[in-house]
Amino acid sequence: MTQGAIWPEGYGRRILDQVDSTLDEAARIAPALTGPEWIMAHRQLAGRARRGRGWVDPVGNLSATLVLFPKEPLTVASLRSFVAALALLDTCVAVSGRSDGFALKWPNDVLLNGGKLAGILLESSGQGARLGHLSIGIGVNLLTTPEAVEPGGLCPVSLFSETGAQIDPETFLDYLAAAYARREATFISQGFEPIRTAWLASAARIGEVITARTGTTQTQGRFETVDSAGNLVLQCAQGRVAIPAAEVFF
Ligand SMILES: O=C(O)CCCC[C@@H]1SC[C@@H]2NC(=O)N[C@@H]21
Repeated sequence: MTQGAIWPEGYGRRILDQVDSTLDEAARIAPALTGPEWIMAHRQLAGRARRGRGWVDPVGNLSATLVLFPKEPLTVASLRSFVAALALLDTCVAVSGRSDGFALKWPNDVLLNGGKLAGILLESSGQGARLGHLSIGIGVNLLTTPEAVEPGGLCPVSLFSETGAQIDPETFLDYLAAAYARREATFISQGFEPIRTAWLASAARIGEVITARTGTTQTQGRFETVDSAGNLVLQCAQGRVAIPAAEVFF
């Protein structure tokens, strides 16, 4: 760690001992909030991951949710999953003091030495394009590597196991909140393009053949890019395919 983190102005901070899920807590308190709020819990009893899976987060790992009230429609606001992934990457580099080994996996996992270090889950309220709140749920294996491995998925790793860096969740959150606020300011002032460019610079397996699975459909192709809408773009036998949502397998 090279320098301390200053909590960003305008963002609230709540630290809970225990909760069902910080995403559930976010949904409960959002109607009473007047601005962005970070919620962190030392223990989640019912943490969840993408595609209906559970998220196991032993004490010492980070479980946090950022609640935002974006003005944009959901399709644009959701691009903040890339903003959050970049902020996570910035934070991991800052607290571990090393930049090698980290990579971003579409849509928004952070990898370290080829294993899964962190995941992001977006949830929102509102009707149609009108967004109420947007929750960005973030789980990072700081200390402990959970045993659960998704079928065909990457092995989980922890920051401690891979780098020896020991950082408590509250301190990590301070760095993450500062990093997020910096990336959010870029997103607000310049749009998605600089975020997309920065994300691609750290993308895992770009140019390689990967598989995207959506329900029963499976698409294999060369990972060409992420487009301006955040879609995964694969060059397949049948041509260029833009995929809005899927689980990616290497
Ligand atoms: O990799 C994934 O599928 C996303 C995992 C997201 C886990 C975090 S932990 C904090 C927040 N609360 C939850 O219940 N889930 C997210």
